[in-house]
Amino acid sequence: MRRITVAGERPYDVLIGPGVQAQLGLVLDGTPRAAVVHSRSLAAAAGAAVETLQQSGVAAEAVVVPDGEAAKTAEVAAGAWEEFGRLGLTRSDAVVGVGGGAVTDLAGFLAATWLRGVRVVQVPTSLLGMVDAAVGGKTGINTAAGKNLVGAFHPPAAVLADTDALAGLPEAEFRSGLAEVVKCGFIADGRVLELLAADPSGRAETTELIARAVQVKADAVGEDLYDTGRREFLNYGHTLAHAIERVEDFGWRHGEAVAVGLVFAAELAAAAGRLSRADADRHRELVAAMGLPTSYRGDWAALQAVMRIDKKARGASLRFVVLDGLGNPTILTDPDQAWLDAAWAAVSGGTR
Ligand SMILES: NC(=O)c1ccc[n+]([C@@H]2O[C@H](COP(=O)([O-])OP(=O)(O)OC[C@H]3O[C@@H](n4cnc5c(N)ncnc54)[C@H](O)[C@@H]3O)[C@@H](O)[C@H]2O)c1
Ligand SMILES: O=C(O)C(=O)C[C@@H](O)[C@H](O)[C@H](O)COP(=O)(O)O
Ligand SMILES: [Zn+2]
Repeated sequence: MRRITVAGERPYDVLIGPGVQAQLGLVLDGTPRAAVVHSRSLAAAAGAAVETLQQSGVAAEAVVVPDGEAAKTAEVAAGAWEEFGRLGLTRSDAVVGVGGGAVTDLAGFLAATWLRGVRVVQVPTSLLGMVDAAVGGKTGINTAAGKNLVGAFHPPAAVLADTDALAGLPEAEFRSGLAEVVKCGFIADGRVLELLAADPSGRAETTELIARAVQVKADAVGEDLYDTGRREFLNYGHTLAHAIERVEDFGWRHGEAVAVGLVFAAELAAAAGRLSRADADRHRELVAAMGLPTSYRGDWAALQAVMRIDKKARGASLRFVVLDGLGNPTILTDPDQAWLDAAWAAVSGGTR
């Protein structure tokens, strides 16, 4: 088992390895009641969580929500708050999120808002949830205007990344999670790039890759929970990615949109003279080798309009995370339109 501690006002552990979900009883020992939020597709894992908690004396009950992005809506949140009221969830109690990143984002948001904040323990079951979504305390839901536009910073009390769960995860979802892993390689950890170049499937060294990605995230959020500095670099590739997700009505996998966004950001940095052609090409080649999309055809004007309500935007300024060389992220404010158009041309040429 690997343990990574995330620093902050209330430090917490991320446990990674087979069987770590069984630690749930220990983590919530002495908690009177817990609401286990999950979708139907994760009923077995959630049922095991409920059972473990009950064996530890926690009155645990399941709260079922829709699967995937359909969970991240104001209507679903309102329904879950009703359930919490029915269960009599108080401030001594806790929420447990069992599922992919969409369900852990929702569960975290519910915990942040119920009674103005109760504890949440995240049990991510997708690779993307393990390496990214369940860690760091960004919680939220989508709105008609865009991705994750309503939410709160609410760090979990613990994260149990049980790698046994990955056995049932569809291959496309696993690949989607790898997009956030390679992102960590580009912004901070060259060893991740080496491991993925050697085995683009990510299957040979999965636990090592998870631990390295979680460490990159822990280093950033431990220093900057509220996304005012270093944490923004975790948004590498996300400005275009979130716009794609929005214009596609959240029908694209997050990691697939991030994959295109990474190639776009590299092309933008190359156009701005910050990243070498070889390093930009390395983005495209590695992402493609991993079986992730490197191109997207869509309405450029519509995408640019949506990018303007990205959370990194300030007033009229568009801000992008770009690399000043591999492993050296920085913010590029209001890039020349010609650079944006060049990056768009570079990603809109092929097929998905
Ligand atoms: N809060 C953050 O910091 C953060 C970071 C990255 C991504 N996110 C968010 O996470 C979401 C994406 O997460 P995701 O990629 O996990 O997608 P997801 O939550 O939509 O899950 C994808 C699919 O995989 C299924 N699934 C999950 N675990 C499974 C398992 N073990 N076996 C079988 N099926 C399983 C789910 O039921 C779902 O159908 C997006 O909403 C994104 O915005 C948040
Ligand atoms: O944790 C962060 O900070 C990130 O930017 C990680 C991203 O991978 C993640 O998709 C996050 O939810 C995006 O945050 P947002 O603030 O741009 O919605
Ligand atoms: Zn992301």
